[in-house]
Amino acid sequence: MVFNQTEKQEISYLQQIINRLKQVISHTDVSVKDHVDTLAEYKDYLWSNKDIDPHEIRSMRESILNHFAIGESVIDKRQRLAKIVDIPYFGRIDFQQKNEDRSIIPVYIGIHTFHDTESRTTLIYDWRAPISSMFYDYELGEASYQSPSGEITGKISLKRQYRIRAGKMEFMIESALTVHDEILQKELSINADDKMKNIVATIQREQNRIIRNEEARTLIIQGVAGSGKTSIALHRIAYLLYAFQDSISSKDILIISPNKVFADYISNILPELGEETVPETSMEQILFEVLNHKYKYLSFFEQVNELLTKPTPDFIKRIEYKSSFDFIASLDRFILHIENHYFRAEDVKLTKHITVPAEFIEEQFHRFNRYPMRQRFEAMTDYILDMMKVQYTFTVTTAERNFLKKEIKRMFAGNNDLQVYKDFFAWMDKPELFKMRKSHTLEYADLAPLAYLHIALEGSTKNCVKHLLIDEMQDYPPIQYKVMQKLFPCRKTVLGDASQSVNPYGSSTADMIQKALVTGEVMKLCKSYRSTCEITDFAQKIRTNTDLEPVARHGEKPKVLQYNNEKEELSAIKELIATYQASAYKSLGIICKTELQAREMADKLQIPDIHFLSSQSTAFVQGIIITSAHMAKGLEFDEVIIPQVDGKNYHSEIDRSMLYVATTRAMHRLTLTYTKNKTFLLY
Ligand SMILES: Nc1ncnc2c1ncn2[C@@H]1O[C@H](COP(=O)(O)OP(=O)(O)OP(=O)(O)O)[C@@H](O)[C@H]1O
Repeated sequence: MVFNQTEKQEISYLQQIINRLKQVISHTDVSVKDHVDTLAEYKDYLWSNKDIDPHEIRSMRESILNHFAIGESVIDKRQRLAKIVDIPYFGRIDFQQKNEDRSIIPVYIGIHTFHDTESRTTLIYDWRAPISSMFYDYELGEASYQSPSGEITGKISLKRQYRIRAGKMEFMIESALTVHDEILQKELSINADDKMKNIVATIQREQNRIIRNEEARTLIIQGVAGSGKTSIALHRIAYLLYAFQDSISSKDILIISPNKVFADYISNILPELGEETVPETSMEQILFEVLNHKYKYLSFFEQVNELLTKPTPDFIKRIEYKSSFDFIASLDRFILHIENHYFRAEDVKLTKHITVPAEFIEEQFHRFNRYPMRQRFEAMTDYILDMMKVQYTFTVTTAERNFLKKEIKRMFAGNNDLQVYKDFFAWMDKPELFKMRKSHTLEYADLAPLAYLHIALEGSTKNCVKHLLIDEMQDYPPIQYKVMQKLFPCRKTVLGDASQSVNPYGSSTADMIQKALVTGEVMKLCKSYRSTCEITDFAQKIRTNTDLEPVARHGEKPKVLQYNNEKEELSAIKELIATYQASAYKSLGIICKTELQAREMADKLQIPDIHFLSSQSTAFVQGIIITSAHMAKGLEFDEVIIPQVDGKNYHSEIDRSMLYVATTRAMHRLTLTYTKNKTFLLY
């Protein structure tokens, strides 16, 4: 007999579970109140009995801490339960273990485990529990999963998916009956939110493999546009927090994201999955910190903007060179050169009678080569003085010690990062490849090599990051990965799409990243979920990606509309906006090539409720957004309008990248407009 066979039974079971959940929640309320009351009693007792003996105070202190900890864990449990009352579960498999006399267990799967202590049964399994993996990996029939005690094999005799909202079952689907995944189709046709959605109910097999990969120390995910890379990476973090809860917590994770808007857009996934948000930063911020916030520099946005608006061959050459592996090899050779030639020892007259000979000092510089160069001075001073003490039996004053250390430091010609970096180009006989911009501003491409040199000379401070997540991996050149590897020798998940680079002269493919990090397992995601087939086909014509396989979902064909002049184009865009406003869509992205064009367009449109997103913005908002292709990367909209796709505006390979990024942001509807002649990129 099948447990809860009919839909009617399932509906009444759902109600039963919700009632039980509510009951437990109200018990935990009482329990929390008890703990609060007890803590208050302790406090009163301590206040009114000031002269209690220290033993009693100590034991009370322990009891208070104990009560506090239990109270906190009860609150934590309560929060988790409150979260799942609306959607207790989304799937079920009935599993019977092989070679065991056990009966079939119905495994209901939700965001969190719900273990009923009274009946001692697990009513809901966390989607991350080992047994739940079968829900994603298998259809009916033979199945297996990895339990802590080894592989468990058996048979799945039933598989169901539910759509439950606000505690009500909207529908349920018997997996064996569906030809293709109806629930996935329904999820994909839903309108875009101002925050990324969690996808626990519809994670696909190829995605599940990535989420649950525990072996790879560095996992590099190359995924086509809209393949769920970012979603999967965040679900992977939630999974790792669950699977390794004794050794890793959210504060041990660091996300490197391209900008604040993107960070805001993805910020709700982990809380939705019941985990705390994890620290987030940007590549620029990290490099800037390594360099002690010392330099002014052109930001990555400014670099991309300059490449889009006034690229010069020299600028491109500088970026390309600093993104090559040859450059890294040369830097490494130069670091060796510093080691061998930058320390020029001299005799130091320590006292009237004692001189430390140059050769002896030089010898010590190389003796301590396990330390970064600038960190050797202290150890060298101590060692030299110890040796001298043995030989001459004298005591040194602090002043003499400091003097010796200062002299040793002075003998090293590599105390200034920037000077050393400039020396490198002279040493390479390529001085033209370094250019300081107006008012002592460095180019963005110089930031990482300078940080690399700094770390080689000075070392880096320890951090407690246990898992590093790098999104939009294609935009970071190899030298940046070299720096990250030095700073974060921990596990990593690195993800991106080589086809979506906005940094074409300095981008990295998965293979290059693997080479730079000297490790890494590459996994691919080829199915694209975001856009309709029509939009995906259109984008494929701009940049073909043979790996890409669209999910079968259909919609309107993208439109490319021609106008006689700018004024007509502008009023057409206004009409398109009005059509959007009258539709059920929730988000519209108007994506221009550059930030300046987006700003001008926003001014010209003069439409209230339109939000202009600049590289300085910090939050994503729902509704109508106008922004640059660079800023739009990683985001998605129900509808996208791309204005000014004329031949003058879009004409180069970097423009192609921008156009590709912009088109792949659209989920359901896409329109492009231009005046006079269309860009050749659209043929
Ligand atoms: N298994 C899935 N179930 C439901 N929706 C999914 C699934 N996988 C991906 N999606 C949806 O596809 C869209 C794209 O996901 P996401 O932004 O994570 O992809 P991406 O590969 O990082 O995209 P891009 O590189 O183009 O910015 C999102 O709306 C996401 O919810």
